[in-house]
Amino acid sequence: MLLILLQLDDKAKGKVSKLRYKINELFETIQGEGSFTGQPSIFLRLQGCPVGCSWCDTKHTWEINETLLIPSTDMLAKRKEDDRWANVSVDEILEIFNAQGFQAKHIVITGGEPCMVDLRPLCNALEAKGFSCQVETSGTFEILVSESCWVTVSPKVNMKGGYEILTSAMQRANEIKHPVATEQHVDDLKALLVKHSIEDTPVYLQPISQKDRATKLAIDTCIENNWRLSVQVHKYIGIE
Ligand SMILES: C[S@@+](CC[C@H](N)C(=O)[O-])C[C@H]1O[C@@H](n2cnc3c(N)ncnc32)[C@H](O)[C@@H]1O
Ligand SMILES: Nc1nc2[nH]cc(C(=O)O)c2c(=O)[nH]1
Ligand code: SF4
Ligand SMILES: [Mg+2]
Repeated sequence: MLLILLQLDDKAKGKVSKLRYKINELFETIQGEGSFTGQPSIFLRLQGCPVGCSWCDTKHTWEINETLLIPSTDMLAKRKEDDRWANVSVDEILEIFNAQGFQAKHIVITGGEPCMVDLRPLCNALEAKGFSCQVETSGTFEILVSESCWVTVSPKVNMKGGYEILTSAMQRANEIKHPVATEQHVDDLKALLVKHSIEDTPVYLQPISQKDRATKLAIDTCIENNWRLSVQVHKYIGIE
C-alpha cells in the first residue's frame, strides 16, 4: 500500500515538473518595489494580462500570441522588451537558475498577470529548493499560490478590461501597493480599503511616473495616512 502511495506521489511530482509556464522574461536583479525593496531577487515575468491599465509599464506581456512562442534560450537572450515568450517547465526553470549562476534566494513571480494560472506547483517546487516566493498581482483573478508565498496586491479600479478586484485577493494580500498619479487614484484606494475592511495590511503608494507631481502626491498622501512610499528604485538606478 505504502509503495503504491509513494508511486502515486512520484507520478504527481512528475506532473509538476513537466507543467509549463509562459515566461516573457527571467532575470536576476534587485526588487525595486514594496516591502522587499533592496532584496536580490529572481524575476519570472509571465505572459498574458487582460486588465488593460493605460499606464502599465509592461505592455509587452499583455498578448499571448501563439506565433511568438520561442525556445527558452532565445527568451533568455532578449535584450529589450518584446512580446515573445517561452513555455518553460518547472524543472527547466530550476536548471536555468543554475546555468545562469543566479545567487538570489527570493523569487518574484510577476507579469503580465501571473494569477491567471495556478502558481501552487511553481511555488511549492521553488520552496522545496529553499527559495522564498513573492507574487505581484492585480488581484483580479483567484490567487493560487503556496501558503507562505508573499502576496503583493496592486488593486486596479475601472481599468479598460473591466476586471475588478476580488475580496479574496484583498484579504490574502500581505501588502497593498497602489500606483498613483491623481487624487482620484487615492480616493479609489481609500474606498477599496473601507469596502474590504482592510486595516492592518501595509499600504504602499507607488507614483505612476518619475515626475515630480506624481511623486509629491504620493509623498504627501503617505504622510497624511501613515502609508509607505514605493518609488520603483530600479527605474532611478537604471537596472532591470
Ligand atoms: C507590471 S505589474 C505585473 C503584475 C500584476 N499584473 C499587477 O498589476 O500587479 C507589477 C507592478 O507594477 C505596477 N506598475 C505597472 N505600471 C506602472 C507604472 N507605470 N508606474 C508604477 N507602477 C506600475 C503595478 O501596479 C504592479 O504593482
Ligand atoms: N527591479 C524590479 N523590481 C520590480 N518589482 C516589481 C516589478 C514588476 O515589474 O513586477 C519589478 C521590476 O520589473 N524590476
Ligand atoms: S494588471 Fe498589471 S500587467 Fe496588467 S495591465 Fe495592469 S499593471 Fe499591467
Ligand atoms: Mg516592472
